[in-house]
Amino acid sequence: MIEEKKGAILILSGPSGCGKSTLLKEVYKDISDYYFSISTTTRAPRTGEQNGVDYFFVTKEEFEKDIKNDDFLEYAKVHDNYYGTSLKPINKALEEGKLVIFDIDVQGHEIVRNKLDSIVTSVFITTPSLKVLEERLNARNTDSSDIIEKRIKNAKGEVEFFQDYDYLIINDNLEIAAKELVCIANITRIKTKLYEKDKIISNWLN
Ligand SMILES: Nc1ncnc2c1ncn2[C@@H]1O[C@H](COP(=O)(O)OP(=O)(O)OP(=O)(O)O)[C@@H](O)[C@H]1O
Ligand SMILES: Nc1nc2c(ncn2[C@@H]2O[C@H](COP(=O)(O)O)[C@@H](O)[C@H]2O)c(=O)[nH]1
Repeated sequence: MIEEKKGAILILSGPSGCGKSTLLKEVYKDISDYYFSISTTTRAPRTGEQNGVDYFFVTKEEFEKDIKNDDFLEYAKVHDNYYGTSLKPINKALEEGKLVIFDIDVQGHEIVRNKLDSIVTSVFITTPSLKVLEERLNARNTDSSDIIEKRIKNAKGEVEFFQDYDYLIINDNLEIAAKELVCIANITRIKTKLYEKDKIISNWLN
């Protein structure tokens, strides 16, 4: 178990195309003092994606070297590519008291929840239906039909994991879903007061 930190963790998971990145962009307008965990991946960048902003894009060899060096807090194979979270920046952000936001899959959620001793809140995001998910993936127009097919197939398995999460957001109306996520982010931050419970009790008694 890694030592307890002052910050808190907010994990977002959900099938590809449910709107995690879109929702986060909305939420960032209304929260502060957060740190988004930029993952490392062997997936090829989509048009418009920037190295070091959306992901750190690396080769399979580079990723495997990071695994050997024990650099990852967690990593997983998702839709045939490797994705991983580097531990160092997460520890730094937690020490600084930040709300650390992860966009990771259901395997990563399980690991982070059990490995870090910080306050963790998890949110599963989905669409109102599989049909809507398929429409969004097609409309996004960033992936080939083979890749979309694979992601739809995997979504059917991923959705069953929503019960392992603290909250479920059905991203139908973007504005409503973003408001729900802002509430959850705020509650997660408020929970960090619990780190100080000994200090609070002793101040209260004196
Ligand atoms: N509430 C919404 N209503 C309609 N369209 C939406 C909504 N939320 C997101 N979208 C659209 O759905 C598509 C997928 O969204 P986004 O890329 O944010 O999904 P994602 O969950 O981050 O996907 P991935 O895991 O593949 O990165 C985008 O084209 C986005 O504009
Ligand atoms: N376990 C991890 N999963 C991750 C990480 N970074 C992203 N992801 C998840 O992968 C899929 C696909 O993402 P995409 O950008 O290719 O559409 C999605 O579910 C992400 O949440 C990670 O570091 N670890």
